[in-house]
Amino acid sequence: MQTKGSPSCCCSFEDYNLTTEWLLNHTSQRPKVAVICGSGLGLLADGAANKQTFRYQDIPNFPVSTVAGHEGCLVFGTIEDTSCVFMQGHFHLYEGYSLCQVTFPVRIFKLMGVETVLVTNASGAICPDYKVGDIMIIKDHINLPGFAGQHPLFGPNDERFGTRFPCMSDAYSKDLRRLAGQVCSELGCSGFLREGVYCMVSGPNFETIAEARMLQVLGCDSVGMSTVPEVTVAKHCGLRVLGLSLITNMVSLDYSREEKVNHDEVLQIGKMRAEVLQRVVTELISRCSINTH
Ligand SMILES: O=P(O)(O)O[C@H]1O[C@H](CO)[C@@H](O)[C@H]1O
Ligand SMILES: Nc1nc2[nH]cnc2c(=O)[nH]1
Repeated sequence: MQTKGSPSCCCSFEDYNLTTEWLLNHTSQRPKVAVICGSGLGLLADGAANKQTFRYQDIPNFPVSTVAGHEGCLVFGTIEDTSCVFMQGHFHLYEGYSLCQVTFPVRIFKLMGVETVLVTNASGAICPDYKVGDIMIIKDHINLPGFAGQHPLFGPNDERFGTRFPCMSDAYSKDLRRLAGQVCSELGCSGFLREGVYCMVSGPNFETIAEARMLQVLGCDSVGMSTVPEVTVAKHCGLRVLGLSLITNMVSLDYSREEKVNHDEVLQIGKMRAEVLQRVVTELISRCSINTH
């Protein structure tokens, strides 16, 4: 595999196969659902039984996590009868990884037989009606780095994964969004449930006020530094996707606002909502293969 920073795909089909074979040889789990845990949300794996954990550094070709709140472990387990895999920590462009490396695990999941990916993240609210602690079902996204040529599908297209020009107008499964709404309301989360548009920026700095205002004009409800590459690659290879974003802070849209966002605050809100999010994710997994397709 090539090193960090490559503008187009730096992983060959053989790289993906080698990692997939290694995992299939080291676990008897055959996951159908993958959960990608965002900043401070690694506890989502706690709802699984029969857990088997691998550190990213021990998995061939796997990138390693370099950001606080990302444990860097791949956890296999079961929820009711569903075999799943949890990524405790995902990868970001701002860490210096290429988007091919950022999305590497998604194609591994595809090759392992996963059908559904549940992506979670922490994001800042652009929509002024939102509140810290809200859970936003991602309805759609804006791929800002993609507009600037930072796209995970840049380079020769590998037809074994998907088509050259994938459709993205239905990236987030309508059925899964409906199910997530139902589950959240059954679990008493309706009061802090939202549905909106997530925008990815490259980071690592948080937004200036002028940038935040621009994102608001563009129709973004929240902003973060992840998720869109994984969702794009998942959709490209035919996986069903659900995205849940935890609103960890209000993005400043006003020069008179004194509060300053920082990563510790982001992680703290993650902890505050971890338990409820874990119940939502566990319930969703136990129902998603039965109720939707
Ligand atoms: O998207 P995740 O990784 O959940 O985390 C978000 O929070 C971090 C900044 O606090 C950034 O990594 C941003 O993307
Ligand atoms: N870009 C960005 N990412 C975040 N992740 C969590 N909060 C924020 C935010 O306000 N901006």
